[in-house]
Amino acid sequence: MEHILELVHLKKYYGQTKAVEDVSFHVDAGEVVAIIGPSGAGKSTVLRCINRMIEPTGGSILFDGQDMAKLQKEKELKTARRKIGMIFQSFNLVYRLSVFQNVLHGRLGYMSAPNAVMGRYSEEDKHKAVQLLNMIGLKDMIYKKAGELSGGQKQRVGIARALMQDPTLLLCDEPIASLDPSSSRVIMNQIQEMAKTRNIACIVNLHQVDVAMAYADRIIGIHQGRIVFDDVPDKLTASMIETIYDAPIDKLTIGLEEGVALHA
Ligand SMILES: Nc1ncnc2c1ncn2[C@@H]1O[C@H](COP(=O)(O)OP(=O)(O)OP(=O)(O)O)[C@@H](O)[C@H]1O
Repeated sequence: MEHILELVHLKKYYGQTKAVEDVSFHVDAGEVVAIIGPSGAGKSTVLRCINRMIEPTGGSILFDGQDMAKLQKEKELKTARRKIGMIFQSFNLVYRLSVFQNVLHGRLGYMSAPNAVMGRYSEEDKHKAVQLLNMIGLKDMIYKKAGELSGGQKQRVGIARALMQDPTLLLCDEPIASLDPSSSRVIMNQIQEMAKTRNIACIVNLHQVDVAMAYADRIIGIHQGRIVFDDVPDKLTASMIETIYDAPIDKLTIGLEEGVALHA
């Protein structure tokens, strides 16, 4: 089976700083892959190189039959990015606009420049936005300003906006870092369900090892820009966690809850 995404020897240097060094992995349809690692390990850089929010220094990003790293023209990049949804830690909504308008923004990549500027969405898009808001339980808030929502609700709008793109790949950059444990579970459940029911490949950067173990099909551990672990959650041992985080396990805060179950 062809992978939805395949990174081959991805590199990103900032001057002398080797943020990402020789990262290769793949993600399949319907698979949830969590990337874990300490602060500064390179998780965000890997994720943002995939859709070229950050320009990679080297390597290939094979997605949808082409190498994203090689796309030069803005139009080609825009077309490729349509199928890549993104969910951010800080939600990245337009707070003065309604929930509905924020969700509709997911269609901008499919629209002509004049229609996008004028906000001329098709009836089909509007219908789809309502359906998605219904699905994520926010239909009653459709005309509320996005800035008036709770953190968990904002992130649900972020998910609906990403789904408006009909993505085959979803990049989630620390989607629960600003949320309490209960909202975090709601969001991770939705991401997992979306991957499974819509067959979307999801990459999720996480700080919480217990969340990665609970929700991911596969975990990738990054240390100083290099992959040191890529396997199923059951294979993630306590000693491997110490390697990834370069610290003794009792000194690490690695979960939403106390008493995280780890494999010795
Ligand atoms: N714009 C930049 N200019 C210079 N160095 C950068 C830049 N962005 C990131 N870096 C460096 O690249 C490395 C990887 O950063 P990155 O943000 O990808 O890590 P991370 O694992 O996502 O960290 P966190 O969990 O804190 O978000 C770090 O050493 C960081 O200081």
